[in-house]
This record gives sequence, structure tokens and C-alpha cells, in this order.
Amino acid sequence: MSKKFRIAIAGASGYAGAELVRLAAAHPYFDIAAVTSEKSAGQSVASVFPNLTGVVQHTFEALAPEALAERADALFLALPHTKSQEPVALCMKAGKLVVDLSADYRLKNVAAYEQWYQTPHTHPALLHEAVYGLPELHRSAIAKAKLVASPGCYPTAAILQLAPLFAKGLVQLDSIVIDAKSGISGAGRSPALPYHFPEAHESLEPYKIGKHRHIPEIEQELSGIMGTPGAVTIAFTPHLVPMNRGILSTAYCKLKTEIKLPELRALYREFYKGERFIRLYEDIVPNPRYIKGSNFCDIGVYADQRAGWVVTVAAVDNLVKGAAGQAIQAMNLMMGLPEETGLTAPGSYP
Ligand SMILES: NC(=O)C1=CN([C@@H]2O[C@H](COP(=O)(O)OP(=O)(O)OC[C@H]3O[C@@H](n4cnc5c(N)ncnc54)[C@H](OP(=O)(O)O)[C@@H]3O)[C@@H](O)[C@H]2O)C=CC1
Ligand SMILES: CC(=O)N[C@@H](CCC(=O)OP(=O)(O)O)C(=O)O
Repeated sequence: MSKKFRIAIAGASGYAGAELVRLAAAHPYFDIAAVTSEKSAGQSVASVFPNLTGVVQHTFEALAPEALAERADALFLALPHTKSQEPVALCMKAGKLVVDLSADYRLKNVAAYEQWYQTPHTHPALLHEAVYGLPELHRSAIAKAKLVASPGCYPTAAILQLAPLFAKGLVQLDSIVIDAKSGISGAGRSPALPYHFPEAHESLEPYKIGKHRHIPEIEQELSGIMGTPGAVTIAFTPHLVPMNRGILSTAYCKLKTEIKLPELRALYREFYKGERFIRLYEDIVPNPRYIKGSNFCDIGVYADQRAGWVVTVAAVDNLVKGAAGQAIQAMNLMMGLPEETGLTAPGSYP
């Protein structure tokens, strides 16, 4: 039996952080050493998240990265974008394993980060140390990493649903359209007008068309799969849907040569052979209802043969495979644990 690792979760009062607490509490090799919140410092976790009553006894504390790092072997940071740069650097300096859930270390190109996030990067050298935390694509690098930048929720679905086609170089690069829908927890726990019940309920809102900050992340990874940085340009439209959690991503592309559907599906089966968290569908179409609360990414490959498009559909829970679950999957690898440790529960239904 492995030893237990002391873990700390910064930003544990947010949706991604609270999901980390929920999953970490049931992880056989994690001891939660500390959880942070600025606004709820001094309050018990259970008083903020009653679902965790009797599960964790911790009290939130304000984030002091160096002191936090002293008390933990490994840290998860679930802070807003741009707020993670410095805490990550301090935890790295303390020699700890770090999984950062923000976008601060995802983009390898510092100029791209500064352009899309409209803020300077104060630790650009660490961008090259950070491994993009998608285990299905970067497993061996994650296992050796000290710093993992956990992927965004939309990119998780989009990259995984397209990766097998890019790995074979099959896609016409001027034909990639990704149309994705997210539940509202994707926007975090801070209230704002678009997420107010009368605004979001019975609504379906496209936003940031062609301008979303996940565009460079998806393009970076799909280009990387091809081994040609900068090769891929996507058209990406996210939508806000009135669900608490879940992402459904539908991606369209044209292939350089016609490939029949059975052959395409065989290609996906081969690419994802043995992957614990990828489920491939044929007769059923992925739906966020099937993966709620689980670490699965469900993928289906279909073809609009009349019009000549390949259509792939992927579903993830934005807070699990899109955030906390994937972060734990990466941390398991970094700790030398079986990748699926603590993550095997199926979703709830309905
Ligand atoms: N929600 C999602 O579906 C996903 C989120 N992520 C990423 O995870 C991170 C967290 O997201 P999410 O949980 O949605 O966001 P929330 O807004 O729900 O939570 C943010 C957390 O960070 C804390 N925080 C805010 N500002 C600071 C600061 N300056 N210093 C220290 N702590 C701070 C908040 O504490 P408090 O307000 O209590 O003081 C809270 O605990 C983000 O980078 C996000 O992009 C990644 C994938 C999916
Ligand atoms: C619905 C919603 O607002 N979603 C967020 C993305 C969610 C997210 O998790 O962002 P990261 O994955 O980069 O951390 C958005 O569009 O900005």
C-alpha cells in the first residue's frame, strides 16, 4: 500500500475547488492538509458546502502559498486566471508537486498568453516546465512533471473528440468548427447578471464567438498532435445553457480523403484503446446526463456523408473530467499512483 500524500487545495470555496475537496475526501491516498478561501476564511467547509457535512472537518484559511506549501506534499490551485501565476511559482520554489487548474500555465507561447489574458506573465520560464495535463495525450510527460497545467473544460472535450483525426493527419485544416455548450457552473461561483436565474433559465446563449480564450489552447494542442506548431485554426462558439454542470461539444470537420464511418470508428477505438476514462458510443449519442459527476469523456463519431462532414460529439462534466477529476488524474500520475485512483465512480442519473 502506498503512503498517504498530504494535499492542499487553494480556491476550495469555488466550484472547481469544492469538487476537488469532494473527490479528494474519498481518495484513498490523499490526506487533505488545508483548504483556502479569502472570503470564507475562518468558516468551516461544511457551513459553505453542506453536501460535505460529516465528510471533511476542515476550516477555510486565507491563501499564504509558502506556508501552505510547507504543510503539503502536493498542491491543487483552483484560483481564477491570472491569480495563479505567483502562487504556482512559490509552490514550485518550495519543491512541491503542483496541479494548476487555471489557464496561467497552459499556453506555451508567452505572447499568446499575454494577448488572450490581457496580462503580463511574471514567470514565463515556468511555462516550459509546465506539462499540459491531458493524460490521454501527455501521460508520460505528466508522470515526470512537477507542474501540470490542467486543461480548460471546453478544450478537454474538443481536443479529445478530434485528437484521433489529427494524429493521423486526416483533417482539412480550413474546415474545423467546434460548437460547444456549457452548464453555468463553468462560469464559477461569483454571481453575475448572465448567470442570474431569470437570465439563464429557458435561455441558450452563444457568447464570445471567435474570441474565446480557449481558442489558442485548443489550437496549441491540436497543432501539437500534428507536430506542427501553429498549423491549426478553429472556429469556436461556446454557449451557456441552463444546466448546473456538463459540456456538450459538437465538432465538424472535413477530411482530406473520404473515409467510411466504420473505418473512422475503428480508428477511434484503436487510438483510445485501454483508456479508462474515454467511452466511445455508436448507437447512442453522448449527452451530459450520462457523465454527470464522473470523470468520463464520452465521444461519438458520426458522419454527415451527404454533405461530406465528419461530426464528433463529446460530453464531459466540466467540474470533473473538465476540472477536478482531470487534475486528480494527473496528480495520481505525478505521485506514481494508478491513474484512476479515486475516480472510478460512474455518474449519477438522471
Ligand atoms: N468551473 C469550471 O467548470 C472550471 C474551472 N476551471 C478553472 O479553475 C479555476 C477556478 O474556477 P471556479 O472554481 O469555476 O471559480 P470560482 O470563482 O468558483 O472560484 C474561485 C476560487 O478562487 C478563490 N480566489 C479568488 N480570487 C483569489 C485571490 N486573489 N487569491 C486567492 N484566492 C482567490 C475564491 O475564493 P473566495 O471567493 O472564497 O475568496 C474561490 O475559492 C479557474 O481558473 C477556472 O478557469 C477549470 C476547468 C473548469
Ligand atoms: C460557462 C462559462 O462561462 N465557462 C467559462 C469557461 C470555463 C472554464 O472552466 O474555464 P477554464 O476551463 O479555462 O478554466 C468561460 O467561458 O470562460
